[in-house]
Amino acid sequence: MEIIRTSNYDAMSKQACDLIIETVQQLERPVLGLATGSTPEGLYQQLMERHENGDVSFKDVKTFNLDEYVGLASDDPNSYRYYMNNKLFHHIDLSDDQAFLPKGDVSDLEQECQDYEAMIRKAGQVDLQVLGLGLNGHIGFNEPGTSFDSRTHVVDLDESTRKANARFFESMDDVPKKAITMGIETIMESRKIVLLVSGEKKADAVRQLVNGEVTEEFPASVLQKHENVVLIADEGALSKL
Ligand SMILES: N[C@@H]1[C@@H](O)[C@H](O)[C@@H](COP(=O)(O)O)O[C@@H]1O
Repeated sequence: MEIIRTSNYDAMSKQACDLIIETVQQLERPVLGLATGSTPEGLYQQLMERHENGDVSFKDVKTFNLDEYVGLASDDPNSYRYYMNNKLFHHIDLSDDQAFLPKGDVSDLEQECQDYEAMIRKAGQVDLQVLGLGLNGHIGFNEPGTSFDSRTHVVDLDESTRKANARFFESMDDVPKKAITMGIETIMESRKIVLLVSGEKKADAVRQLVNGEVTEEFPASVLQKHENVVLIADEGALSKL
């Protein structure tokens, strides 16, 4: 695992932005895997700015997000579709039919999981996947105990994850209990993975990710087995290595 140490959050976001632009410019039909949460917000801001400056076009890009809450419609301000539209998609030259997220408000969730897998395959797999890191080691919404063989699936969210994400909702009761997420095996099929981590509160998780045992009890540890992972993290996140 390559580790890029940055002085702060903005520098982390800039490094990630440069990597994504490089990928988009190198490939004919780039497929990006994208993440939500607070961590990639700076990256999306930088991508928007670079697009505005004419440095990058997304016209041949396809994107697949990692996950979506079950039960939230795409126009719900807490859905990940809304987040992506608002923070990136609607500010760049990427139309809705180039940008995919699992749909959390369909009646047949199992079918949706299979369809999502099929769409990723049809697009030719993810070239570069952006990941954030949950405090408990989750990637996407793959909570501790998820099989490393998992494909896109419906998950019950950990109480700790619901609490960590409650800041975006009016009350804890409003935080969904389920989500659809790409599985660990799905994520591991990406050709390159860029993991972004910022802040001291993730330092223990980063230590476990880099130096700990590879175990399903800490999902992100599986990344030690991927041949092309770049961890871009700031001083705080790397403070316990
Ligand atoms: N499902 C998302 C993940 O994709 C994200 O990477 C993680 C960390 O979030 P944050 O970046 O806000 O710390 O938790 C969320 O629950």
